[in-house]
Amino acid sequence: MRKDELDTTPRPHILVIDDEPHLCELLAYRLEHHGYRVSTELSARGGLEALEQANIDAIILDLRLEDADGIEVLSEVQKRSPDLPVIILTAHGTIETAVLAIQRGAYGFLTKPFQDYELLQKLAQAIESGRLKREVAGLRRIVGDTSSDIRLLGTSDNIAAVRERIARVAPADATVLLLGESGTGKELAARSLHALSARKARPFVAVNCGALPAELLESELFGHVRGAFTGASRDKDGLFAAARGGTLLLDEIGEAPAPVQVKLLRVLQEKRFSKVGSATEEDADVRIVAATNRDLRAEVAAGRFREDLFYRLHVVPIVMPPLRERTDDIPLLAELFLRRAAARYGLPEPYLSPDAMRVLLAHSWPGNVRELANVMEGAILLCQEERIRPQHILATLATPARAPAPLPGETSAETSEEEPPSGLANLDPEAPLPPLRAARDSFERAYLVEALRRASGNVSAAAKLAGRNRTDFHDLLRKHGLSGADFKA
Ligand SMILES: Nc1ncnc2c1ncn2[C@@H]1O[C@H](COP(=O)(O)OP(=O)(O)OP(=O)(O)O)[C@@H](O)[C@H]1O
Repeated sequence: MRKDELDTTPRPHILVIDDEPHLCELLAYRLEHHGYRVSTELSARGGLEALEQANIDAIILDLRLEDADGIEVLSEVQKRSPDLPVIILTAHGTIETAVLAIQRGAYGFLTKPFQDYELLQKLAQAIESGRLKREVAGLRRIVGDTSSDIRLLGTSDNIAAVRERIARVAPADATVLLLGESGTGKELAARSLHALSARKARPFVAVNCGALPAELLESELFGHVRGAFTGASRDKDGLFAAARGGTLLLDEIGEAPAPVQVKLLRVLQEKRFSKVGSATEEDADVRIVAATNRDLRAEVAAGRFREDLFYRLHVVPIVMPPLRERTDDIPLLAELFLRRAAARYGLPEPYLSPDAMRVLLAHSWPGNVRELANVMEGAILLCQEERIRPQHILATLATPARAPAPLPGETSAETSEEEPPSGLANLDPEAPLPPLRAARDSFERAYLVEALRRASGNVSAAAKLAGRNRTDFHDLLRKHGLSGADFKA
């Protein structure tokens, strides 16, 4: 196992399991160049041992190993670390095995030879997905009752109007199109629709239409019959069958490949579908909910999205308001996420100082409710005292806060009671330490924010300040969901 014991920089740790030494070397070289920490193992046994010893963020696994079947290794990894994302490496002509791996829970696959950008993109997505899975799993454990997970919380008129619309359309079987920026709660809205419908006892299934190439997505959605393509050795049901009687969320519908758009149009028109490679039609007894953060009309105008499919989906559109348009909800949501994060980490629940609340209210929340949840989690880890101050918030904010306004009924004297925000993590030597990885991530993010702020959003200048090349710096920004544009003027 290659180890880099002296390295303490906050880099995601990738484990590569592949029996080709040359490929291992190459992957390690490429990934390290892009800021990852890499361990390589040539055997399944070594890989599983490495998993026990190190804190791994993602695995790149070749399905053909000398000492084991890759699918078995995948199962073993999942038994040990169910939320750890695994990217499968396949050779041409083994797509069936890759599909099987994805059905068994692999995050995605890459066909050799692959381009650097494909690998880097997939890896960044896989790491983020692992993080979210852990977050969701944490929430489930705490909340226990999943019904309270699916409520769209908030008292603002905007969110109340969305809840009312959902309640009104849920009992009907009409197709619903959820529109809104990332993190505004589209998936949560889809779950609410399902829970309030007559289909609630049946499955709710979500699929990301932008994550798979067309053929694989088709097979995922509709299933396939034996012999439908090379390696299809038996019949397989798809997600339309899995969601039978329930609700199917077609997430990121704006990114669905053109051939899949054609097939979906047919299902919406005829309520019937057939498996890939089969002429036999089956009933599509599912309620379709689609979601996108893209401007679908613009996608239609640009010729990237079928107009006829757009109209079929646009039966009941529901627009999820961005958080900056419902700031009334910020205090309630902030408290909720603080409570959940405190419970997840077994920490006492701090309260939000008025100045910290002012910072929350002044922020523009480009990442919406998801960003607020992440910021509250970061703040609680940095805080280590009984109240959350502005610097705990500022250190975890992805984009700079605007100048905070006084809270209603407060005098400006109360503002001066707080220390000036430092913008960087400030660890108290007396308090218990947060987990290293969380502290590193928070610091890295705060550092990037500060660099972008000083460079007024000019990425090249910020990269220079940070002593990194532009590509690496871009990767870091992507990892933290940051954009130079948010820091301009
Ligand atoms: N009104 C709300 N009340 C409570 N939690 C919310 C609310 N809105 C969003 N969330 C939480 O915020 C996070 C992001 O929500 P969700 O995944 O539904 O957003 P999305 O719009 O589907 O995002 P994306 O477009 O990136 O997929 C989730 O953890 C969700 O539970």
